[in-house]
Amino acid sequence: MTGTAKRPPTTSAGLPLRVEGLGKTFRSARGAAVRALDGIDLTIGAGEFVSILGPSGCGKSTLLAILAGLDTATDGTASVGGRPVTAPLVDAGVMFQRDLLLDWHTCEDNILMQFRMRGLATAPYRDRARELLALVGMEHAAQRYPRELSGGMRQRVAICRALVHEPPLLFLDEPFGALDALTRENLNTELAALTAHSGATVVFVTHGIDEAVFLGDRAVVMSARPGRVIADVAIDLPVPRGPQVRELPQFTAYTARLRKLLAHEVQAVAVEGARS
Ligand SMILES: Nc1ncnc2c1ncn2[C@@H]1O[C@H](COP(=O)(O)OP(=O)(O)OP(=O)(O)O)[C@@H](O)[C@H]1O
Repeated sequence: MTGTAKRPPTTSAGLPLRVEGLGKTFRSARGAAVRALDGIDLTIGAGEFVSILGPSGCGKSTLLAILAGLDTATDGTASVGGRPVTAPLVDAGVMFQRDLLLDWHTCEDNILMQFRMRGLATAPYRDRARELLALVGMEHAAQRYPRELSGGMRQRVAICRALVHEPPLLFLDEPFGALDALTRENLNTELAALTAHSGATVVFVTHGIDEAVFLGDRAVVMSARPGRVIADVAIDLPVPRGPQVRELPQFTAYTARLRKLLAHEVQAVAVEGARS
């Protein structure tokens, strides 16, 4: 079931990820146990792009947080490059639905924050920041402030910030969830090109079936809470992926298959909600 990475040669090596028997139980404010994840087994190869789909509340963000070392598992293990994840992975790139750009810094300085945070001089990386901005059509925005930009433009800057330090791992949690459909498709194309070039291993949480297929080497589908892996689908579509990929019959076949799997789980959430 597991696919192999079909990306072109890369400039830097991604790191493999492995999750075994992973589970997570939260305590609710009232003290009740909330089982968010259960028995997750997942192996992600170096340089693979894996999309994670699942109904709301099934534990996708929790899984991502554990992989990134921002939260801990209740049971099981997560490892990166063969080493257990025990602390936040400082070299990883992360991106969320909220772009978290700092409004009092220019776009270029927001991107260079990756180096400032690590106590490094920013001057040697200015060219790289500008190159990345140019790659996403934002060279004109280097000296502008995030508050002057649209949501799509801000997310383009956030992509540059996530990639500028050439991270071996990229964790993306619904980064385009708040954008209109066309902007989202354009950003998908740009992200596909950037991540193929960077060689990073990518874990991409999304509710968007189309973008999960468009971007992923694999699409992993999770069950309703507690989240388990119910399908792991290799996406065998040509690379590099451009907009024409969406016109292929195989693209439609993958999205239809995933929609069916998800519809079943979303219904399970609705039934559970009606009972409680
Ligand atoms: N800190 C916490 N304390 C208690 N429960 C939590 C906590 N964080 C998450 N949960 C619960 O764990 C479950 C999984 O949450 P999570 O945010 O990982 O789901 P998700 O699949 O990312 O959801 P969505 O798609 O809506 O963003 C949910 O039921 C959520 O309410």
